[in-house]
Order: sequence, then structure tokens, then C-alpha cells
Amino acid sequence: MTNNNTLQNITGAILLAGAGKMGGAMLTGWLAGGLDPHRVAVIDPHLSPEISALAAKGVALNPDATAAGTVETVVVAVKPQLFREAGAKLKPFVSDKTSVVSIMAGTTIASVAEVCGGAVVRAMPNTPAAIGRGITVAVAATNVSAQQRSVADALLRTTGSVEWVEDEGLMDAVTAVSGSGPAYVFLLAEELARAGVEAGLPEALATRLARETVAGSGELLHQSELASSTLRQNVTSPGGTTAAALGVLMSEPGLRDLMIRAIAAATKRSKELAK
Ligand SMILES: NC(=O)C1=CN([C@@H]2O[C@H](COP(=O)(O)OP(=O)(O)OC[C@H]3O[C@@H](n4cnc5c(N)ncnc54)[C@H](O)[C@@H]3O)[C@@H](O)[C@H]2O)C=CC1
Ligand SMILES: O=C(O)[C@@H]1CCC=N1
Repeated sequence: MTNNNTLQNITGAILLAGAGKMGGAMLTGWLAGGLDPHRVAVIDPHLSPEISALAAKGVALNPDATAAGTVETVVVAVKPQLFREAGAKLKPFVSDKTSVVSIMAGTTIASVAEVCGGAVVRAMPNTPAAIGRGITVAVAATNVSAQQRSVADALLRTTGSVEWVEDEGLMDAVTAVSGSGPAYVFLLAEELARAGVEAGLPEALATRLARETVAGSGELLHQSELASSTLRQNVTSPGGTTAAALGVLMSEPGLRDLMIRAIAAATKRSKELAK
């Protein structure tokens, strides 16, 4: 996929089902990226004040299925556990020309197609999408046309970068690594602050140091062309303080073992959500 898939090329109607944390972030990205608000409708039984306010810009809220007709693209961002109920209500909006882009964890292309119909793209974004710095992995069903894939790519790309894969079997591990991944990084910030307090720092200072260290290191990783292992080695003076800490974190069983177990647990849970 190229970067030429702009939102301006989208000529059909977009329906977002579920405008919570992820759906809301995507909608914000679309509008900021120049998508005409009059092309967008949102279905959500619990609309937030922020989403409700978009009606003034032309976004249609909870449209009547019988009056609205079918749409070009449905984006499904409800909880996987609610999908069967929510998906059935989406059917009137779906024709054989509609593509259905699902960001639901664990939910397979086959089950989305069974409930909603349409040509299904399964995608997994992450919450840095809220600031345009997410990463999304997407996989298309075989009946998704090049044009539908291009529209899905444009919609997903407004929240950061997009990687397309051909094997849906990768999506559970993708969900574990990048979908859930921001939570692991935020936990690192929490625990770094807690350990700072344990080492004698005032809580406010420890919290600020941990937050800025995680954020600054993330930004350095983003801007640098160096491997993360090289950036780590650049901090580590032989016989110094970092080496002392890494000796603990990298001793067996250390962070590597914990991370393998955490990713395995998330991957397993993603597979369970498919059932
Ligand atoms: N939060 C995250 O980090 C990520 C979440 N996801 C996926 O995104 C989906 C949504 O997750 P969040 O945004 O975190 O949840 P959320 O709870 O913030 O948003 C879900 C929204 O769906 C709405 N909803 C409930 N029933 C509905 C129905 N029948 N029709 C339409 N909307 C309905 C809720 O009112 C809520 O606004 C999930 O499937 C999750 O697996 C994917 C990647 C990352
Ligand atoms: O925890 C979850 O199930 C969702 C999917 C990835 C991030 N949040």
C-alpha cells in the first residue's frame, strides 16, 4: 500500500459502529484528515458529549437503518463480546458492495462476514492512534477489492502507520504485541515511578521522572535509525549504574521470560475471543 490513499478519494458513506476509545480516536483522525463529516454516520447507544457535538459539523448520529440505505464502508469498533448483538443491527447498512472494517480483538473475518455480510477487513490498531502515532496491522478477506482495500487503508492511516499482512493467523500475536502493547509501556512507567519512591524519591518527582523517561525514550526510538538494543547499549557504561540495573532485569528468568509469558497469555486470550 502506498501513502497516496487519501481520504479525499473516498466518495461513499462511512458508518462507524462504536465510538468509544478506539472508534472515537479513528473518527477524530478521519475528520482531522479532511474526510467530509456529511459522509460519516455513527451508531452508538451511549454517545459521549464529544461525539454528540459532531452532529453540528454534519456527522449523522444513530441513523434510522430503514431510511439510511446501504453504505460504502462500515467500521466496527464495539467490544467483541457485544458484536453478535451489534452486528445484526448493522446488516441493513451492508450490501454486497460494502466493505466491513473490524478492529475487534480476536474476532475473525469469517465471523464478521457471517454476522454482517460484506467484504471484511480485519484490523488491529492501538491507542497512540489518539495522537496520530498508532500502528495498525490489517488483513483483507479474498473478496475485498483493490478499491475497498484502498479506502480501508486511507481510513486506518489517519491514526498512524499501517502494515498489511496476508495471513490472518498472525492477528492474535499482533493483538498481543501492538494492540495491547501500550499498556505494557504504561505499566513500565508506573513501576519505574513506584521503584523511585521505594528508593527515596518524593512521589511527584518519581512520577514525573518515570513519565518523561518513558516518553523521551519512546520519542528517541521513534526518531533514531538505531536499533533499540544499540540505544540501550548507548546508556550502559561498562561497570556503571545501568549495567547494575540491567543485570537484574536481564538475569534469568528476567524481563524476557516475563514478556514471553505475557504475550503468550494475550495471544491465547485473543484466540479465545474468537469463540
Ligand atoms: N482500547 C484499545 O486499546 C483497543 C481496542 N480495540 C478494539 O476496539 C473495540 C472497542 O474497544 P474500546 O474502544 O476500547 O471500547 P469502548 O468501550 O471505549 O468503546 C466501545 C463503544 O461501543 C459502544 N457500543 C456498545 N454497544 C453498541 C452497539 N450495539 N452498537 C454500537 N455501539 C455500541 C459503546 O457505547 C462504546 O462507546 C474492541 O473490539 C477492542 O477489541 C482494538 C485495538 C486497541
Ligand atoms: O484488551 C483488549 O482486548 C483490547 C484489544 C487490544 C487492546 N485492547
